[in-house]
Amino acid sequence: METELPPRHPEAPAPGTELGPHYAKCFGCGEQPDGLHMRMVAGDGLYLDSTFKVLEAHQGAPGLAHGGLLVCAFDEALGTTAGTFLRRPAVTGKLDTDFLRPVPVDSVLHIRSTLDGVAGRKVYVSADGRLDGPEGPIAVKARGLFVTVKLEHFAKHGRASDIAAVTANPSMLEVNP
Ligand SMILES: CCCCCCCCCCCCCCCC(=O)SCCNC(=O)CCNC(=O)[C@H](O)C(C)(C)COP(=O)(O)OP(=O)(O)OC[C@H]1O[C@@H](n2cnc3c(N)ncnc32)[C@H](O)[C@@H]1OP(=O)(O)O
Repeated sequence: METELPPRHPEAPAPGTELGPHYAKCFGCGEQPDGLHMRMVAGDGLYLDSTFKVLEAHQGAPGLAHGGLLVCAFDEALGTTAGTFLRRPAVTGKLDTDFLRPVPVDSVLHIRSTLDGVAGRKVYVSADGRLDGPEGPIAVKARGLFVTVKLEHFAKHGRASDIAAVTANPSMLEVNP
């Protein structure tokens, strides 16, 4: 199947809009105490600009970010990129990451994530993470394949108590404006 560049969904947030968390309990963008607390702003094309400040709890080696948590930040940025510009939820199928430089605690990773194309339900996305500024050196690069799913995917597979909680309080699922 051929890959196409989709149009920006007409209901995608306007360029410059800061996105709210897609789920209050999300480790990447929600309110988890040791979560990544990522902030994301819609770009004027098919891209998002995100920031992730590396905190004490995110260490893998002394003073350095854990690689798995860096992958988490990219998973979040790439999944949100797919979901925001297509206005459909998409889950990670595959995620490739290149670690080019160590990322110290207290640094801020600036991630630009771009929707590169779609082929049926497959969504191709990629991102660069730069250290301490949008023009800083690239520390991490990632490419992902996400697969769009219906909302039933979450209802079918999610833990029943959490599904019940969001059903009772849909504002927990404040999907990006
Ligand atoms: C309402 C509006 C909202 C708007 C705003 C939303 C914002 C929303 C933000 C969310 C932000 C989340 C950020 C964190 C994102 C996670 O962390 S998601 C959690 C981690 N991922 C998962 O749990 C996924 C687990 N895997 C699965 O559930 C299933 O394997 C999948 C991925 C749904 C695919 O299963 P399926 O539906 O049966 O589809 P299937 O036919 O197998 O695959 C479809 C196509 O994808 C391909 N594919 C699937 N997996 C792979 C793979 N690993 N490698 C290569 N190709 C693959 C297949 O080959 C197939 O290709 P074609 O045949 O069409 O060419």
